[in-house]
Amino acid sequence: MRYAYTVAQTRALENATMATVGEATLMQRAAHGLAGRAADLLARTRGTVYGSRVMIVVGPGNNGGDALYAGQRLARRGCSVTAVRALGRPHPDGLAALLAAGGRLVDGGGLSVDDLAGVDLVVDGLLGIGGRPGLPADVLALTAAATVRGLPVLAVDLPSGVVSDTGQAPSGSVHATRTVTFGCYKPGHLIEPAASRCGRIELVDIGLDLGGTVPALAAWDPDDVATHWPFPGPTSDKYARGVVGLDTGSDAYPGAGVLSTHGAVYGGAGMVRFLGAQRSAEIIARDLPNVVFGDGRVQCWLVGSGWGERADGDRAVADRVASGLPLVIDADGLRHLPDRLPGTVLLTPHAGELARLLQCERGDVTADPVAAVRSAADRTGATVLLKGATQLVATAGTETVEVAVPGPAWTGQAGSGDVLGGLCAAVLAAGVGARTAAVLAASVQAMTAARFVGPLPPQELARHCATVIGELGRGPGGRRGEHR
Ligand SMILES: NC(=O)C1=CN([C@@H]2O[C@H](COP(=O)(O)OP(=O)(O)OC[C@H]3O[C@@H](n4cnc5c(N)ncnc54)[C@H](O)[C@@H]3O)[C@@H](O)[C@H]2O)[C@@H](O)CC1
Ligand SMILES: Nc1ncnc2c1ncn2[C@@H]1O[C@H](COP(=O)(O)OP(=O)(O)O)[C@@H](O)[C@H]1O
Ligand SMILES: [K+]
Repeated sequence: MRYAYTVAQTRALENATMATVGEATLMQRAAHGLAGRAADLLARTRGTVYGSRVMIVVGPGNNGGDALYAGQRLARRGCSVTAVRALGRPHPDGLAALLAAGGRLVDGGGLSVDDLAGVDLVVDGLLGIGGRPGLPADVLALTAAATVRGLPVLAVDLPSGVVSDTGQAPSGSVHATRTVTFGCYKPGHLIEPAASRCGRIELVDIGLDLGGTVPALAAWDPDDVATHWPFPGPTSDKYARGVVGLDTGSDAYPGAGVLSTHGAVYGGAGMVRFLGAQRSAEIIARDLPNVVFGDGRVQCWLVGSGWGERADGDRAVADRVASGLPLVIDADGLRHLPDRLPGTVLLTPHAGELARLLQCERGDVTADPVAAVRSAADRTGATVLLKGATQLVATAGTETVEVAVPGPAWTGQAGSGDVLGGLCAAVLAAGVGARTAAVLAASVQAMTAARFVGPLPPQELARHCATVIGELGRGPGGRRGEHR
């Protein structure tokens, strides 16, 4: 699990540490870690650190200060270090240290891309957590040219231009090969589109005490998924694995009923009971003979996928809420929400559906998805899974938002959401709480798309989910996860 902290939290944590060790010490720790990672990168790409040419692009704040002090260390190790003044006045003490170690300073204004010739590494020390969107055009041209030439670009703390708290990456943000961050991860490291601008991220310990601060985000990795997945134990029967009841699909959209059923079956439900559209039922009866039809025991409901317009939608949702069972409300079911829901109910909107729920524009959701998903959870009382390139889960009254394991964009296709609804229901039916179930299901779908890369239709990816879950169960985390 990786935890991320907002700019305000990071500054408070840094201030608390600086109160005991002093500001200069913190920056020296950051610079030490940064220089070490830069040297590793040079050793790997060039074979040697000594004699390397390093260009450091610096801005006016402490981010540039980190970069300049790291430059001082690299210069002492025999690198030829040039600092480019790209924005404002560089950190005075950091610059003095670099110059004293034999580095030089040039003005960014007069530079052209030809000045990148012979450079082995570009260090982006323009802006860190104090950055605002909008880099000058000449700075953008220089860093973009470095990326185009295939030069390694090492971002200090964050690729400049990205928004630390929201994960936005305005066009022209730096595209780093690697990012070295200090003390803690920031949301921008974990949320798309900024996350993809970071390259590999390395965390340098600068002695922050994270203990008393509730993180803004908790990002899961595959081992966490293996640890929490509800694998059946030796004596599990179908009811221990759980019965999923589905009211999904419509005569207009029968496929959604079929796909959500695939999600529940291949997500590991002990029994799947389909009570949705007749046209869906006919296909399911042919393709999935293990599915049952007609009333009977249910341990978790999934409603809404592929409903389209449904005159009795309010009643259909209200009845399932009244059952008190775990419940997933997807897609068109989200048009029929009561004012208040319990946290055991899981809503699975994409950005457009969440915008409708919050009565705002889709752009408002994508501009700050963490705030949007939190707000939806607080307003409805339910647990909310926001789908998209980054899948976020929020529960009312809980500050930390969970981030599912990411996967490739191949998942972004019609029908994937229906499968995901079924996966969520399968995990809920096994007795896992809504928040954890949502992260597990979203992660497994993404991990499956990563393991079977390509334009596979959602029903095929659903089948492969079973393979990925099986593989998770064989790993060390999986054995720990055996639950009954
Ligand atoms: N505070 C600390 O104790 C530590 C800070 N560290 C480093 O310091 C960074 C934060 O330092 P700062 O708070 O100085 O912030 P930054 O270094 O990110 O830069 C802030 C400065 O840039 C200007 N600026 C922001 N966006 C701009 C834009 N688009 N165009 C032009 N100018 C812009 C601001 O007006 C301000 O002067 C971290 O990201 C990290 O790299 C590390 O040294 C660790 C310790
Ligand atoms: N860029 C992306 N990268 C990875 N996964 C994505 C991306 N875009 C969408 N997804 C995932 O694809 C699925 C699409 O769901 P949804 O939009 O509800 O589709 P539908 O309703 O047509 O089934 C969700 O699981 C979502 O998280
Ligand atoms: K930076």
